[in-house]
Amino acid sequence: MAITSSTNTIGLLNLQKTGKHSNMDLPLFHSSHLKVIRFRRIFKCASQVNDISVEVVKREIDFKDPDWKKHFQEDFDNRFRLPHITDILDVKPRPTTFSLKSRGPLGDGNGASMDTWYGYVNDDDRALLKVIKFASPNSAGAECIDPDCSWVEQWVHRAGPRKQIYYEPKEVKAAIVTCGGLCPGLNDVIRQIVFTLEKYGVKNIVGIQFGYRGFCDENLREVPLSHQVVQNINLAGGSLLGVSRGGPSISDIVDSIQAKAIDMLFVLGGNGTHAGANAIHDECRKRKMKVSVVGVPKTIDNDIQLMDKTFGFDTAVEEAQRAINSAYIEAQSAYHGIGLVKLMGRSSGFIAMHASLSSGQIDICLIPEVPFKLEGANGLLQHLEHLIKTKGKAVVCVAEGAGQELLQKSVATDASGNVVLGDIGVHMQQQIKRHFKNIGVPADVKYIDPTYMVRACRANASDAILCTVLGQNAVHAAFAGFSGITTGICNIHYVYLPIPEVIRSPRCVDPNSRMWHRCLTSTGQPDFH
Ligand SMILES: Nc1ncnc2c1ncn2[C@@H]1O[C@H](COP(=O)(O)OP(=O)(O)OP(=O)(O)O)[C@@H](O)[C@H]1O
Ligand SMILES: O=P(O)(O)OC[C@H]1O[C@](O)(CO)[C@@H](O)[C@@H]1O
Ligand SMILES: [Mg+2]
Repeated sequence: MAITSSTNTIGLLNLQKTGKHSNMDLPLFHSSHLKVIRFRRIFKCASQVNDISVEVVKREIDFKDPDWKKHFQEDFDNRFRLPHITDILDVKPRPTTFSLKSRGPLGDGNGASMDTWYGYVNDDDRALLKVIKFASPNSAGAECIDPDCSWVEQWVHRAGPRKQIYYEPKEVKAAIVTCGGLCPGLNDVIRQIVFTLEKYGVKNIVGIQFGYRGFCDENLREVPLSHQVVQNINLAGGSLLGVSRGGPSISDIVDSIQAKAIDMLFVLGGNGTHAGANAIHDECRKRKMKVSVVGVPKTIDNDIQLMDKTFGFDTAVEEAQRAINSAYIEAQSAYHGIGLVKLMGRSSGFIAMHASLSSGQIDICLIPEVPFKLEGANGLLQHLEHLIKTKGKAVVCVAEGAGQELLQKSVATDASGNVVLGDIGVHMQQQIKRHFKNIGVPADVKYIDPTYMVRACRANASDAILCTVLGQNAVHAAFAGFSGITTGICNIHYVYLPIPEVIRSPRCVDPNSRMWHRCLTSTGQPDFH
């Protein structure tokens, strides 16, 4: 399945020169006149992504124009404008029923009035998206718009409760669906969505079972949700509602939304799920349905654009420590021990990089964004030989999407269209064993694959807080009348973003970033090419 949507955009200059995705965001300085190019691109952050593609209108910037910054900002504001149900329907707002000062809905004479509670977010409140002023395009990780790397303010919409809402809570039917793979914190988000909906006064809340599949499978009934049902679900990992990949067509899903009379749909999932959510939003608009579709990004891979992090990532990194520590102990205790750990990360190496950094026990960290070779001079096997000779042991951490070019290319896809990756962990284990055998040096290789253990667990404290805020903000967004948007954290502020902006491509580790450099400093590994 592919989703296509149109937005106005001006690309950023990303001077990343390393890695195989260097053709992603090419420099845009152009002294030619303002010109609009319409193009379609299939994003390839790393080697294996499914077929999410977004059609963007890319405007080249004439930096000789004294007003180029103004034009850039106008375009930026258009891109990040939040779609609203009043774009297509004539709906009048009403005072909110959400207040922390009153026991009941505002205006029922039971508590404070809106005038005395300053807990609302103004629609014109903004958070700053980019906070570093890079002095030069050659600064580590620099993202520049123009050749001088000028700083241009880029503002996005602040998340939170609004004074005016666009739904009558007593009449609302809200639904929650969780799609894709598991992620620590799914239950925390479900729980907070239910709590917050009830705080507004919503009584009719249901869960859709097993992802998008639950919309159209007669055997999968809606699950009634309430404070009582969700009270303790955060104590366990997984999803109360179940997850799945693949599923019905967008039009069938929207038929089902119509038949079930759902007014608000909360969609928890990764980039694929968000592509689906955006397509559902588009279809609802086409049919002039008053439905708010709001996403909450879920992925341990942390591969959603623009956000500081996604929920589940911290927990996955923490959980990965246990596997790394075991690999270290095994390597340390064996004669010429080599511990090898494979972690998730289909397109992005964030889990591997952060787990390596935090453990401090890793000698080699391999991520999809940085190609490596095994054989020959400067190859990884040669470096392992060196580590065994000098330290007597080595610990390697590899992301599942790393080194895919070393494996036989797979044409198989999962139910959602994601390419089924080759097993780089098993391949490396075999190659390392073969190599040491060939050179006549004993090596005791211990391979650990904790893949599902790092994501089937309960959220840690920091993720639990993130889930709480995101779940609450998702409900505030729906009541505020937004649709086709998602919630996130940017520079430690909570924001709403239009879905196409966050799924244009998977977010990747920048091999020119300070974080990757820190990781290299910590492991001490050389380049393997
Ligand atoms: N381009 C798309 N358009 C519409 N729906 C999509 C698209 N890609 C995926 N989906 C649907 O979204 C759901 C989840 O997609 P996917 O399996 O890719 O997981 P994900 O949301 O990316 O999460 P994860 O991080 O676990 O991979 C599936 O039901 C799939 O059919
Ligand atoms: O085995 P499953 O359930 O398809 O999930 C595996 C995928 O889930 C992720 O963690 C998130 O997309 C990927 O890193 C990984 O490829
Ligand atoms: Mg995905």
